[in-house]
Amino acid sequence: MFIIRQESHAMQEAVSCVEVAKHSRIPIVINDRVDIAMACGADGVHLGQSDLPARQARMLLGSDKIIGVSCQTLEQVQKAYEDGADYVGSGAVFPTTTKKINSAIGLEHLYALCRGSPLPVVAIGGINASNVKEVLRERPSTLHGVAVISALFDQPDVCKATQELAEIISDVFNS
Ligand SMILES: Cc1ncc(COP(=O)(O)OP(=O)(O)O)c(N)n1
Ligand SMILES: Cc1nc(C(=O)O)sc1CCOP(=O)(O)O
Repeated sequence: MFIIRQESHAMQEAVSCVEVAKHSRIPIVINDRVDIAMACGADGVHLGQSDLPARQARMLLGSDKIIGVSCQTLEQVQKAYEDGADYVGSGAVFPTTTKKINSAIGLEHLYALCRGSPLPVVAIGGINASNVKEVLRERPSTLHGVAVISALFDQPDVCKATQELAEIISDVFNS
């Protein structure tokens, strides 16, 4: 799944991504903006704690669209579940320079969230090819995957970095 985070030219970017993705089976989710997700026919939306609540997003988007919510506590996870979210994004697991964060939650906190979560959890923040095995070392059944930015887009060859990371992850899930 791709999450489109572009703030400027958001609509233009989103329409192009949705168009390209029609020819693949990769869902396109828009960060924060339910209006843009609806207007461009994206597969869903990812919402932070200060964005539109998932309950309202669900009413607007209907039952078929994907809704993810960023959560750092079990209370937030429970609310996201009750509001009709499909998954939660939890982080930042490790320090990251991609986004300003207060502090990293660390692996033990991530696993505790996963253990208490009725929803699939996607770990985010500071995850890359050298630490992804460590993130997936314990695999509570709700830990469904990782989300990355710099691990791919700060690399000289994005395709190669994507293939390498995907290989490491599928090795872990198939082991
Ligand atoms: C999988 C996943 N998790 C967390 C985020 C961050 O979204 P958000 O909390 O909305 O933070 P900002 O978008 O305001 O930086 C995400 N996009 N995806
Ligand atoms: C977009 C985002 N959200 C986070 C959160 O904690 O909710 S951390 C983060 C940045 C992820 O980038 P990288 O893979 O380069 O660390």
